[in-house]
Amino acid sequence: MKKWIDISQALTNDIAVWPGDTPFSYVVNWPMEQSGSVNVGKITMSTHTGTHVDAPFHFDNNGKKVLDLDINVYIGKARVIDVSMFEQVGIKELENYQLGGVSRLLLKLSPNASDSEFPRYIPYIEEAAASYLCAKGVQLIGVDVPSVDPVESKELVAHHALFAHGIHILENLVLHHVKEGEYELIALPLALQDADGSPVRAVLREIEGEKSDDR
Ligand SMILES: Nc1ccccc1C(=O)C[C@H](N)C(=O)O
Ligand SMILES: [Zn+2]
Ligand SMILES: [Zn+2]
Repeated sequence: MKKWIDISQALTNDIAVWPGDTPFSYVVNWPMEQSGSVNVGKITMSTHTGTHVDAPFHFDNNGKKVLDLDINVYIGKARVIDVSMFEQVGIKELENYQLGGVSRLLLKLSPNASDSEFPRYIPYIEEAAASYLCAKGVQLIGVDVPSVDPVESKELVAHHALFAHGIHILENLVLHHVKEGEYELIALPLALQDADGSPVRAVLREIEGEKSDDR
């Protein structure tokens, strides 16, 4: 069996955050010299830093919180496709792929995404893609950029449309070392009761013997 590979951004003190959002920081807040026995750290971060899931409460005051999310969505078979040749991903672009029966879809949108620099421009998902993907059976969409909507968007139409169609959102994946194909995915959010989002450790394992390029 193939090995699990990491598709998460490393949470370092210089990781890129959404413009204006809380910088990430990890410090040893209670060092061994003071506690007498152990180092104890303290993390300060936005819930949307690094590889993370969005809960609907992020963009809807009445939306589900992280602890209400179905964990089954974040574990299981996933398809990785390369859509980095497109500036936005809508039905026309998705029609180039065979997505029937795909329940988790990870999109390679940005081949040169960097963990330490917030992108100036990001490709985005079109609103109409939501119903198209829902009809294919997709429950989770993952992207290697900080948002499924354009950075300057206030309406967040793709976020709303995706969740309205039962499609959960995973952002800031690292996929440049991953080729198109069939994988198993684990990307569990923390059990954060009231939260609008949660960091995840996202990992993939290739499923051998499945055709990877069936475009
Ligand atoms: N942190 C922010 C601060 C202000 C405005 C948007 C964001 C976001 O995080 C949006 C992005 N779509 C996200 O879910 O990560
Ligand atoms: Zn987010
Ligand atoms: Zn988002």
